[in-house]
Amino acid sequence: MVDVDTPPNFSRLPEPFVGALRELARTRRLLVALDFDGTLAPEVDDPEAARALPEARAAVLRLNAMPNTRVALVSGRALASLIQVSGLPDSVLLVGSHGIELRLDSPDDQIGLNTAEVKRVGVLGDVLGEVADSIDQVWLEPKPAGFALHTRLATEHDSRIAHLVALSETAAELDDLTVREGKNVLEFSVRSTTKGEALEHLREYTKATAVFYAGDDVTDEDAFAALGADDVGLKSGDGPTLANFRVPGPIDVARAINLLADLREGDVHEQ
Ligand SMILES: O=P(O)(O)OC[C@H]1O[C@H](O[C@H]2O[C@H](CO)[C@@H](O)[C@H](O)[C@H]2O)[C@H](O)[C@@H](O)[C@@H]1O
Repeated sequence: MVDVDTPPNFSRLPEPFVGALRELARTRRLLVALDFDGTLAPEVDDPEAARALPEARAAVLRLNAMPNTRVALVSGRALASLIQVSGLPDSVLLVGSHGIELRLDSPDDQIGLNTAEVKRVGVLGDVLGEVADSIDQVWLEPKPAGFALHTRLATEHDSRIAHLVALSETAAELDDLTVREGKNVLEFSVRSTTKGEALEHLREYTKATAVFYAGDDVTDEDAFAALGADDVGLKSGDGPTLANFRVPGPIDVARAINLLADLREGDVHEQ
């Protein structure tokens, strides 16, 4: 049995956080919901090259194998991209495109845009394509209901210009777009959902009695806002947050979810 009082290599996690995890691990049905980029996976220049840290992946697999425990990834990525970079078993629940696409326990991942939406995605692609083509190191990532305009490798000046031009040109052509700002990325979608709504859906779907959520970006704040008194939110990295705990980055998130797995394993063994 795992010694839950002195787990190895977790000395850097603050005691109040460890206490909250200890309490959470005892819940009857646990949902562990995790953002991908910047949380499980360190940021890299090429989004398709991003991978969860091996320690994070191991913890996800451990938690996913436990009784009364579900793991979900909740990402801004298109579902197809999330499936590819995460490489996790089908039993891990997946939310893509900030809640627009879902892969639950049955093949349920077709978002089925209507004709008007398909047309809007086409117009959006034309407008943003021109912006990306006209500014150095700015590129467009297609998603089923929109696009991400990436500026990670552009200069600060070019990045600012890209954001301003993209916002004004898209607003001139299309009403009611959903626009989200992330890390070196501006996302445009013809459908509007948030990670908070996705988390509520997952909570209901899994009948979770408590939730752990970890995320690093502005869009994860909607998920933190959806947490209740029995849940635990963990912010990865800098920036304002509604999460009740914070760690510096993905390696510490991996430590945290390994500890959660240790604690829950101990609890399961004690039952
Ligand atoms: O919700 P997430 O899982 O955090 O996804 C958010 C966006 O992640 C990807 O872009 C970000 O990560 C890339 C790889 O580290 C990085 O190159 C880029 O600068 C970041 O913005 C992804 O490409 C986007 O589609 C996601 O929305």
